[in-house]
Amino acid sequence: MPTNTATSSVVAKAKRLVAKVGSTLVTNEGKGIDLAAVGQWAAQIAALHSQGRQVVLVSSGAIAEGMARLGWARRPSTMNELQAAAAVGQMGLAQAYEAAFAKHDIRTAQILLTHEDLADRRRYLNARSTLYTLLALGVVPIVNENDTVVTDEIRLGDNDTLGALVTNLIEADALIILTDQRGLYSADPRKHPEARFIDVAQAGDPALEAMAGGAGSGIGTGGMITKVLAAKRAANSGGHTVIASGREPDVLLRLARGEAIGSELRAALPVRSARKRWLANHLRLRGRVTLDAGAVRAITQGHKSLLPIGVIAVEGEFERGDVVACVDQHGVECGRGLINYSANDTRRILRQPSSHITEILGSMSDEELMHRDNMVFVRPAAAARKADS
Ligand SMILES: Nc1ncnc2c1ncn2[C@@H]1O[C@H](COP(=O)(O)OP(=O)(O)O)[C@@H](O)[C@H]1O
Ligand SMILES: N[C@@H](CCC(=O)OP(=O)(O)O)C(=O)O
Repeated sequence: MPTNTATSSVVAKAKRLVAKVGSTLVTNEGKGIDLAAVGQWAAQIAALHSQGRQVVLVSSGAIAEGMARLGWARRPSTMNELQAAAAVGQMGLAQAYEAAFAKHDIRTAQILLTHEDLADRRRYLNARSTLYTLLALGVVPIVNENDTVVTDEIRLGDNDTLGALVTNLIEADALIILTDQRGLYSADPRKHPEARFIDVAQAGDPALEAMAGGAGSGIGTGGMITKVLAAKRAANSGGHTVIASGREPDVLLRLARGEAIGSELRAALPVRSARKRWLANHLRLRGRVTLDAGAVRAITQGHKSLLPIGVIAVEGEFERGDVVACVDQHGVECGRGLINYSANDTRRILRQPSSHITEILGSMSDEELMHRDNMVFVRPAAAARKADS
């Protein structure tokens, strides 16, 4: 069995793991589900289970497998055809994983998620409890995006992002992204064979995004950039990411033994509470409020609640409880949070002291527009600098 001498504790110490396998690997570059590979991942995950670790598998490949089953040589361009292919292919994925894990006496569960499931706090909490329950039962959840119900505007589109969101959701210690390359290189190795291999880096380092700029294999959708961004997102909950080759024999087991394989993108950020992480991870916001310079300073430097008096403009249509961005007068986001008033009511009370809310609206639910406990502050230094200028 291959080994190398370099060691790493990132996966070795992990009790809860998310492993993500891309379309290229799962479907053997689009030829159809690679049953041998699926069998090897199942055997490795079974071994990790026996070590007392919990594993969630995020698997792509529904569209590629659907295309293979339908005899389509070219990826369709319409959303309906992609959704039809995903619906056909997801059956193949479910069958393959169920059969492979059954050989190790392990049950699997299919979890199909959409962005909306993770954006709505109640649905997010439901998804989290279901996953925790499955893990406690010793089941391996197999996650994919619910491609058949999502539209272009709201689909995540790549499962690297989904893998990171699941890592945050269940507070996994590590996210292992298996792909068709050894890991991250300083440039796309398909076009630049001289590119340098990156063995360790800090998740969120902007230099990595420049390295990973190119598109993917043509079968997968994300390429390397979505993997690098996924590592940055996973780091929000303290999750370390390893990007490694899924063709490396026993890759999951060797990582768990402490072998340094692939590119390790380490989390270094201070870990936020689960609620604040959920806010920070929101991909699409319902609207935004523009703050005057004093309000920007109050929220970014003083970490104060946002009061209506500091708001000078409102964009979008939102309801009480929606997640809304706070921007400065240059349009730079300086925070976001759960808003206590609808867009219409916010328009009526902006620039007003909170003591006038009852008179204007007929009643007052809260004196703050956003409470500091329900806010996260984005790029405080940059936002505050601009507010001062
Ligand atoms: N800096 C880079 N390092 C490694 N691979 C890169 C880089 N930039 C782009 N790529 C491309 O990203 C591809 C992997 O992404 P993708 O095809 O979406 O895989 P998956 O289906 O596993 O998600 C690689 O085959 C490679 O061509
Ligand atoms: N949900 C899609 C996955 C999208 C996709 O191609 O992702 P990836 O291969 O991880 O870049 C599917 O199952 O086909």
